[in-house]
Amino acid sequence: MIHTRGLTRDFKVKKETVTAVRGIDLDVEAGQLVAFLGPNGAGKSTTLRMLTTLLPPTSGTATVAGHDVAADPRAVRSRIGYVGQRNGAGEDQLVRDELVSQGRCYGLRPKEAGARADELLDLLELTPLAKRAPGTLSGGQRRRLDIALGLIHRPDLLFLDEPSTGLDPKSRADVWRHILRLRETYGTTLFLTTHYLEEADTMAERVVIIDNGLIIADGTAERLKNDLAGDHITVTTGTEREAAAAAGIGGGSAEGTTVRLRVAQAPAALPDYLRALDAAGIKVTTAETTRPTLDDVFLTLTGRSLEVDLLPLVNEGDSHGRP
Ligand SMILES: Nc1ncnc2c1ncn2[C@@H]1O[C@H](COP(=O)(O)OP(=O)(O)OP(=O)(O)O)[C@@H](O)[C@H]1O
Repeated sequence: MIHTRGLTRDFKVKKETVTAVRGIDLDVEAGQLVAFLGPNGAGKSTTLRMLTTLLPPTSGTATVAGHDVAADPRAVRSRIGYVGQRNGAGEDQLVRDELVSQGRCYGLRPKEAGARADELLDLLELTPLAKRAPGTLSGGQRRRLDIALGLIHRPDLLFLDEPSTGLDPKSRADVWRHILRLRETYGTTLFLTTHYLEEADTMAERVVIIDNGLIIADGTAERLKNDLAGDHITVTTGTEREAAAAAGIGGGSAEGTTVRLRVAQAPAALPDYLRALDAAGIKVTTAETTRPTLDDVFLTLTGRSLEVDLLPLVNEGDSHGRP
């Protein structure tokens, strides 16, 4: 559904060239749900803009929904939907009319556009709100309307730019429920960016991490966490000397009286480790196991935390100060 080879985009800033995306090779098969993650300025929006034909690549190729983005952008646009960060609906029309107008823009006949609008209102549980003005909807309801607008022409592939940013936890969960439902109903391929690592972890079947214009990790969240971060055992000991000795036994590191070690399966490895510490006469005061997060994966790969970098820039525009 998405195939890129050496996809690159440069920007000229005064006399300098900023390479926002540096030769990305990416293959997304039909029906996949891919979360595209990266810190601010990593190249997510630039990639998305190239894949959705809003920005021509400087070099490389991208085939999206069977068409080349540079040679046949119109054909790409007819096969994809795009739900941006800003609201897609205007204020002049009621919810259902907004959907019908959007359908007409895509060339649907009036009857067809009406039927499709009703189908989407039903799927996204917006039917009771059909006669409301978009401005009167809650944040979560509005986001669902945006998703409906992106689906009006039955796209094979839907791009969603931070679909849950700015919503309260309940509305976020609700938007996700609908995203998963539309995938189940239509088999739509979904490619989305999110600032919430936990969402990417639990909802997406594939996580692609971009940093500094390059893809640095690509796989299921489970595989990335196992391969690149691993489980951890953390124990605290009575004294710093004991901690240093405990770190030596487990091959970990000690900081003060805290010892941390990376293991393959922490819950299974912990009893053996505790027995070894006991045999060495080391008194353990606390012990816990932790599963890695996607942030740990990013930390392992780059030495930086993604979570700190990924603070949503709500109401502040994006990294280029765009409103
Ligand atoms: N129009 C532009 N002119 C100059 N530089 C740009 C332009 N658009 C993007 N860049 C630069 O390209 C790099 C990647 O930006 P991009 O917006 O793709 O990152 P991002 O991962 O989407 O970040 P964010 O999470 O903050 O939206 C950044 O260094 C950015 O400053």
